[in-house]
Amino acid sequence: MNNNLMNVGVLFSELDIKERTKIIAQQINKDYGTNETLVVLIVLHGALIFGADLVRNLEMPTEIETIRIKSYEGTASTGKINLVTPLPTSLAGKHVLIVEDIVDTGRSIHFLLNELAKSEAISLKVCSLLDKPEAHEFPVKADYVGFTISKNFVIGYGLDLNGKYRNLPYIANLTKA
Ligand SMILES: O=P(O)(O)OC[C@H]1O[C@H](OP(=O)(O)OP(=O)(O)O)[C@H](O)[C@@H]1O
Ligand code: HPA
Repeated sequence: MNNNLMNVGVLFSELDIKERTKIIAQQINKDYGTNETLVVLIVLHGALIFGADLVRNLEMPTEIETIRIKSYEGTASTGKINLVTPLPTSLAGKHVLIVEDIVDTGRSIHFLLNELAKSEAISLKVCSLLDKPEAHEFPVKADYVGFTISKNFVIGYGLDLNGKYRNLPYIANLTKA
């Protein structure tokens, strides 16, 4: 393990993630078909890597948008969403798929769904690589989920601890040393 990390245990390998991403993309391809354009809204920074891999498995015409929100310090949500970049303004009349790395308390996705409800998108769905149903504090449900996991804090494949470890190609549980 690099970067002076405490104890970690690999939860999903690079291959696990690759295979699961293909399966989610196949479902999305089936649901949307190949005719209509899909706007893939990647929530930065966490979903950068998953979003990039997911879109390369999509078969319909896609447009990529990004948004940057931030609410975590260390392993806990501050309870406040910091909207770092403005909401995309050109979603009216389009199918929009929000791509997240993780739904934990659900605060971030709840916030985004509320904000984007005003966007006049034809449809608004959520795809999250990870979901922690036992940690939800908001009434949210992703339409596409890669893996359902426990409440443990995880890192890697875009997921960070104070900005670090996003580059790990796998997802690992973080446990105190
Ligand atoms: O369901 P929640 O409890 O809101 O947690 C999920 C959010 O937390 C992380 O974002 P973070 O604020 O850490 O910013 P980051 O994407 O830059 O890591 C993650 O990328 C999700 O957006
Ligand atoms: O478990 C997590 N890991 C990394 N970032 C996160 N943001 C919410 N939950 C997590």
